[in-house]
Amino acid sequence: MELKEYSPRIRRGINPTLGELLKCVEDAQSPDHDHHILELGFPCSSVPRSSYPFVLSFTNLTYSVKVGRKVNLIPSCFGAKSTTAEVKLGSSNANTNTKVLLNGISGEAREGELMAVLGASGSGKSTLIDALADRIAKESLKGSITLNGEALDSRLLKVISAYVMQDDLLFPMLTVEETLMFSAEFRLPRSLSKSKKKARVQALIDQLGLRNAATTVIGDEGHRGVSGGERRRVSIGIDIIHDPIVLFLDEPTSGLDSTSAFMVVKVLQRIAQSGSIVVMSIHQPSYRILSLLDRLIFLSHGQTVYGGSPANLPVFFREFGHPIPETENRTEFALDLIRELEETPGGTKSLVEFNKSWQLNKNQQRQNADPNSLINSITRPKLSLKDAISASISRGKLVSGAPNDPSLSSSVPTFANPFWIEIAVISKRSLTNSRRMPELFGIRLGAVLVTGLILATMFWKLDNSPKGVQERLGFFAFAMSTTFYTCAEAIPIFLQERYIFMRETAYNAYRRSSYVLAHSLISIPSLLFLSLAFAATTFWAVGLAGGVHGFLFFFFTICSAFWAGSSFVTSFRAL
Ligand SMILES: Nc1ncnc2c1ncn2[C@@H]1O[C@H](COP(=O)(O)OP(=O)(O)OP(=O)(O)O)[C@@H](O)[C@H]1O
Repeated sequence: MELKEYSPRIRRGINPTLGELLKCVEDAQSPDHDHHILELGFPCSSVPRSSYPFVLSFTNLTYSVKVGRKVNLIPSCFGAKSTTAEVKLGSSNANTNTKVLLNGISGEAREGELMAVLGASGSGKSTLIDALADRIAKESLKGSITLNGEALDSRLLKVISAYVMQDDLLFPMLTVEETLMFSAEFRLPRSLSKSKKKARVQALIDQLGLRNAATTVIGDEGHRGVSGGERRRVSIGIDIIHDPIVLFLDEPTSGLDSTSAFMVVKVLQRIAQSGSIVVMSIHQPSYRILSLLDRLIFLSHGQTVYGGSPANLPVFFREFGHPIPETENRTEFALDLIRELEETPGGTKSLVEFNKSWQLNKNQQRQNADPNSLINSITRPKLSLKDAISASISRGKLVSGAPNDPSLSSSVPTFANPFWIEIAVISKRSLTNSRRMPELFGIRLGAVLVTGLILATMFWKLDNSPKGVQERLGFFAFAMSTTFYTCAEAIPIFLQERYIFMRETAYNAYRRSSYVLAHSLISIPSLLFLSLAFAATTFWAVGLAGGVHGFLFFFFTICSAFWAGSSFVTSFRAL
């Protein structure tokens, strides 16, 4: 397929933008063939697959946080001990200590490979994943993170990557297929037709091995639904609907039995092999899972104690003087040894030092064995990150927004769809979910009707005397606060939806005031109905419904009370 058919810029020989490329991908992807090679007609099209694989490198990552010093009520002369876990790094502020969460971590993750971060609880696995995914404050993170040797712009990373959280925040009454379809409508650009979105969802269902569960509801405590492993794969599916180039996952196998965990990692391997970099943290992988991993980083108190392939683990520990017994699981042995060393007075310092010298040695050996590799890496023409991304898109990756600016990073849109499309998709999903849980809605409706009637009995048959007018004002104040507290009952659901929403609109979306407002809107359909039901009941019972003005006044009072309440809660939580 000729790209020039689509873009006048390309016809003029100008490098295509991400948007133009995406348009080509969109037009070229047939519903039944989601990933195929396009003839782009510009230099990067001649790049064979994996000739220039993506390489995510991180060097000397150091991250520390300031923690308040504990107020010690017992003076040291009475035997009070200072805390040893917190490392004091000469902080200028006498009231704060600095806790080092990552200490000089370096490594490399490659396209087509699965990289796993291992370590005991609290060793810094999630912190490392967060640092790589640009989810922690840049000012406090030292070191460099590059993709194909180029520093990564935050916005670009957001578009080409995905982050899968540990918790599955899904709507219980939607089926697997519907959940992924809503994600497609939300995350894929409007310019992509519905049939292509459906095709992407179907391809994803197959990729995730969810064909048999496609029409099953997600479920929750009260409704039977998909299994834990399937649930986790749906969570992954939501985040990879746009087929990201880099995928970060925080403990994707936690809480799963070994078979489900293996299936999840197998799916991740498939995703990596489709041309993505996959970086995840994992607790004690089984022997079978270990066989799927390509690179490991073991952490202990934020420091690297091993970095390399699983195959090199036995040699590493043998040379360190602690050979792994044949019958033992390698990672279990390594993690147990690290824990034992952590409990010794010297800690894991010896292992950290040994790892550093071992890595140097390995690099030296590699260079001696193949001196040409260094020369090749210097003399071989390198593909810029922009071209590498373009080539990846041409292979069908990254179904995302369509910008128009020539410069790639500045043209990357933060959000695939405009604000109002997102609101429409989320409201539709929210209503579908509520419709399938009528009992819950019925109970809440009953509760507001009864509350309305009880309130009305206190203001029964008001007259038109000054006292009656005063009582009416009291009634409105009372009704407003009752409405607010009735709405407060829905706050847990409201907040949960907000977290799902946050994830879907990328990590920092909640900082945008419009999104705070937008979220207030999302919960409105059901709550507004409840408020109106409450208003109608009290009106009818009190006998105030005499005039249209009275009704409108009451209606707007109720709406603004609800609006103020929900916006306040959202804004407060977003701080
Ligand atoms: N903002 C913070 N302030 C102080 N300490 C923090 C902060 N964030 C994380 N920590 C600490 O940093 C350490 C590493 O946390 P992290 O969540 O990365 O560990 P982890 O290896 O992922 O643990 P787990 O496997 O239990 O999830 C922990 O001791 C944690 O308490």
